[in-house]
Amino acid sequence: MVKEYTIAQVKEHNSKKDVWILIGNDIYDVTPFLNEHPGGEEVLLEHAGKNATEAFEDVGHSTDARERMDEFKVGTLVAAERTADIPKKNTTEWSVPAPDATESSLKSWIIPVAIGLVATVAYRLYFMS
Ligand code: HEM
Repeated sequence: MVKEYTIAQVKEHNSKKDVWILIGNDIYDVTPFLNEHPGGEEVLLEHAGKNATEAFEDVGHSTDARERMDEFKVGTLVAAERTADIPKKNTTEWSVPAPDATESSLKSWIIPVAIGLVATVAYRLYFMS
């Protein structure tokens, strides 16, 4: 079972020897990671006992970094304090509007047929009269 803590409990772990941070609804004890963090210990200390979700996402941490986080996870927030609205990974989603199938297929044959008709009429008018 994952342990559950309140935001107030996370706040208590805010000294240099005991650093908990909140990312999303998950709580991490990054004390053993301070020296190792490629982004430096400062940024982690700045967020000791606090919610670091936005800062963490702003950096655009790699999937490798996200996998490493599991090592440090000590628990999650109690259900009552969880946020549903967790910023997603820093990735941009692209979408192309789906073309309207009926419209485009209609256009694709009407134009050539119209050109053909005009050409036929013109040909008849000029050369067959
Ligand atoms: C358990 C939590 C964390 C883990 C496991 C972690 C891991 C890492 C790793 C592996 C990198 C190297 C680059 C990459 O792979 O993306 C990195 C870079 C960095 N991290 Fe973290 N990090 C954590 C929390 C945080 C937090 C809370 C902040 C900010 C408040 C932060 C700020 C940074 C910065 C500024 C860099 C440097 C980015 C660069 O030089 O391009 N990290 N982190």
